[in-house]
Amino acid sequence: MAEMLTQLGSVIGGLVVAYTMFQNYFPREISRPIKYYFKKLINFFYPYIHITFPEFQADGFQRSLAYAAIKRYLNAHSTTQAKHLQATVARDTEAVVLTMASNSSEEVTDDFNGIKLWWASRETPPSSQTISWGPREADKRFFTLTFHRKHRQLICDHYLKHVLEQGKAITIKERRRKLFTNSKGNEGDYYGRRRLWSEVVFDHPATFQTLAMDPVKKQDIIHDLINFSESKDYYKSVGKAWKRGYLLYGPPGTGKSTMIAAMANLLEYDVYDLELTAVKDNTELRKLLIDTSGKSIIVIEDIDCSLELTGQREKNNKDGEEDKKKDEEKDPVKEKLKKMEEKKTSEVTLSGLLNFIDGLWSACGGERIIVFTTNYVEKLDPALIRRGRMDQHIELSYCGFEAFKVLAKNYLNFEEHDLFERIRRLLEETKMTPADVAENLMPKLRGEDKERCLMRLVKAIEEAKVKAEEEEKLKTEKLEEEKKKKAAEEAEEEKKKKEGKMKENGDAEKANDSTNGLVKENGVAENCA
Ligand SMILES: Nc1ncnc2c1ncn2[C@@H]1O[C@H](COP(=O)(O)OP(=O)(O)OP(=O)(O)O)[C@@H](O)[C@H]1O
Ligand SMILES: [Mg+2]
Repeated sequence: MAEMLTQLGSVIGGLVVAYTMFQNYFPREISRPIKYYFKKLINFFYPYIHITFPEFQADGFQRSLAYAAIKRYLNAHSTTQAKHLQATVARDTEAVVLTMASNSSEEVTDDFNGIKLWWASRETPPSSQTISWGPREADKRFFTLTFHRKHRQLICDHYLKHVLEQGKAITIKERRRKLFTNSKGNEGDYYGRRRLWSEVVFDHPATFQTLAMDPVKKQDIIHDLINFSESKDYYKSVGKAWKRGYLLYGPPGTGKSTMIAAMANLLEYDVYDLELTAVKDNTELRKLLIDTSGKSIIVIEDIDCSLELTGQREKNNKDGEEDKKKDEEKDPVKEKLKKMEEKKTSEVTLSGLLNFIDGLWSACGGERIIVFTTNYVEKLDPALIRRGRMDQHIELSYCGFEAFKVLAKNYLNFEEHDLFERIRRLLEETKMTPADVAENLMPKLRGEDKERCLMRLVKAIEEAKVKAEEEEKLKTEKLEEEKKKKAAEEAEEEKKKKEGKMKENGDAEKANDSTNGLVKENGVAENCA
């Protein structure tokens, strides 16, 4: 062994001496081409291929998506294989991410269809003290992939695609979902670029399980959503953009916003809450659309009060509107809508919005759900909600018995109770929103008796019933009164008309009489003559 080491040492020593002599005694003009061809010769026999994936793209500012995806993909392998690991908390998750440490001469092996590959994480050492606006030299990290050249085709065509897809899927699974919103005065970021969307972590607890509505209808919606999210190839095969529109309509407090949160939680999508009144014009609307990511729900709440989308019809109905005004003043919801309408300054047009949902731009990104909510579906332009734009029209209505059972289970953990039958009958006769039912079921004090909560609900529905009956009675009385008033007015008018006619007739008769008298007088005079 010692002899072998001595021999190896002398061989290496000989090579170093030979290389120094080569450097010193061969002129540069000769040594350069020799080196070049020597490298080529080595490359010719060297059987491996290396691919590098730098952390930053060529511009030096933007992080490479491939690097991020590979990092996530390698996590699983590195935690089991590598001995030097780096722990970081990813920006959009709370989880600790373990990656193999850069420059640790550590390699992680991977297996793809029986082919062995090696991944390593490297770092470029800082070459000199330079001032750079980009990332520091030492921060220039990259991954290298090494594999045998005979597998080149398979690796380039399939393995890399597989790694990127897996990495992206892990990123999506691990990320914290976001709730984005646009606003008028969005300030620029650090580099002065204006950000179209501002975001917060989306943490809404609503799920379809806690959503109170008819169970059959609920299952249909869940199936529809899941089917959509798994139909990428189907949409491609039928030549349709991978998006779906849902119109949620119904009175306030029936769970429209809650359902959007449940949708986002079911599909693990981000939510983009689009405030249309803050969008300057159609161009900005398009920019906002392009700036959304895939796997997202774009929401426009209260679409009927967001824009002058009903302008044409409203103008035609102007006369009828005067009559409605008095009722609206008393209705707080309508007052709210009126105030919102007054604030409208957006130049977004109906055609701009139609293009947003269904135009050429709507196809970029893919896997998007667009949701409109409204309290007044009849106010919307039919073009806006036709199938293809809003594929599913879902009505969320007053609380039925099935919906109540879900709320009773959620809030009180009651599946059965003696009072249920009474509540069923009361709910059939009374209109009460799930929001009101939920509010009554919720214990007001810590540890409040559940029976008491249920009784409170019964009382509330009974009161609502009495109130509704009284209102109905008042309404009928008012209608009767108005009818009577109208009849009296009509009778008065008729009377006036008749009197007018009679007066006219009387005057005419008088005039006739006087002309007849004159004729008579003239006749007498003539006869005398
Ligand atoms: N169907 C429902 N299932 C469970 N909870 C509901 C349901 N509807 C309403 N709620 C409760 O009532 C509250 C208000 O509901 P939500 O905001 O979803 O109503 P909405 O239909 O969006 O009303 P609006 O038209 O005024 O926007 C929610 O916080 C939720 O707790
Ligand atoms: Mg809402």
